[in-house]
Amino acid sequence: MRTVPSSPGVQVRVPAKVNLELQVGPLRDDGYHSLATVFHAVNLTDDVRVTPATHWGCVVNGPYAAAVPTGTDNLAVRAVQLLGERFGIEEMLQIDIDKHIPVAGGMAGGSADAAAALVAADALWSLGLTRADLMGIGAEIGSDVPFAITGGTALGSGRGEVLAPVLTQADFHWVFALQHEGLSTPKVYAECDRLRVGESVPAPEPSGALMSALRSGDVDELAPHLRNDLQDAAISLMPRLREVIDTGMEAGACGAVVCGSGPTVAFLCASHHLALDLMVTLSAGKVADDVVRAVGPAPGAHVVTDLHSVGPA
Ligand SMILES: C[C@@](CO)(OP(=O)(O)O)[C@H](O)COP(=O)(O)OP(=O)(O)OC[C@H]1O[C@@H](n2ccc(N)nc2=O)[C@H](O)[C@@H]1O
Ligand SMILES: Nc1ncnc2c1ncn2[C@@H]1O[C@H](COP(=O)(O)OP(=O)(O)O)[C@@H](O)[C@H]1O
Repeated sequence: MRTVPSSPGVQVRVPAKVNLELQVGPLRDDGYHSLATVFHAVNLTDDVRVTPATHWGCVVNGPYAAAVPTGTDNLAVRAVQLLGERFGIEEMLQIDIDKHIPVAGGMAGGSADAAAALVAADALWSLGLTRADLMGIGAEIGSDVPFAITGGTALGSGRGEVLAPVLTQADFHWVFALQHEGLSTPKVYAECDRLRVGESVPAPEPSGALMSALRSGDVDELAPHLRNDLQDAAISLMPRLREVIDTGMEAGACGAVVCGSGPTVAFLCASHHLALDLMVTLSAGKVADDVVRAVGPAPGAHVVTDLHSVGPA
């Protein structure tokens, strides 16, 4: 059940993501890795509401609330404070987050909340910014924030913040095997570097075969092209992920890939019914702390109610 309070304000819904492909290139001078990635948004969502207030506040509800900071280290708070500073707005906001995206799970939940907060504050403050403007500000908060604004399926380059849409024909059915314990994104990148030390790392190039599978919408064509260069690093830091992947594949998933920096594992399924069967098998196998189902592609951050504009004529 969604628990965001019904106070005046703007509420935005925002999706989680899985990287269908994550090619990690060399470490750049600025501490980031150059990427070629295919982001895919799924309908596992957080809701973020911003409301005018007399002081800054952040309240997080939902199953993952306990793991989320509520001060200025919350990415949604940082994002709207940055937006306010940029446009000289002094109004303070209450930010209510209904958190359903796993925390530190590789599904970009924090980035999603930052994206949602930017879209909501833009509407509340009637700034009229374009999506490109918001994505530019979002990229200052984190590399994954721009994609949470666009949603759908998109090719990411640079450090992940430069996006181009990718055509997809079908809805894809996913099952996600979640772990209570998270993995830190910088630690997983560092482990990837450690595992590749001494190797020459080529510039990342998106895979034509993956693009063509997405265009065709054929699940069986897509499955063998799921790829994540951070997967070995995530497994190295959390070895039980290997068993999670093996269990899901033996239970009939078409394909499996660790989400971003992990530890969530995404399983691609041939149908809604096979996704339900896989959920049952994974839950019974006790290899994951929780199992959820979702469909992609899903839309990016969008306003779901705008009570700000409702009032006496
Ligand atoms: C791995 C990915 C794949 O989409 O997602 P998550 O698993 O975190 O969701 C992303 O690259 C995470 O993006 P995001 O979580 O926004 O990371 P940022 O805040 O920009 O960066 C956090 C840290 O991750 C490392 N980093 C991030 C992006 C990148 N291209 N190269 C990096 O090396 C750097 O150490 C950086 O200081
Ligand atoms: N709104 C938020 N939701 C989740 N995590 C947040 C948020 N704001 C800040 N964080 C911090 O960001 C870290 C990474 O969170 P998250 O984006 O969920 O993970 P990932 O990068 O693996 O996708 C968390 O451990 C948490 O401390």
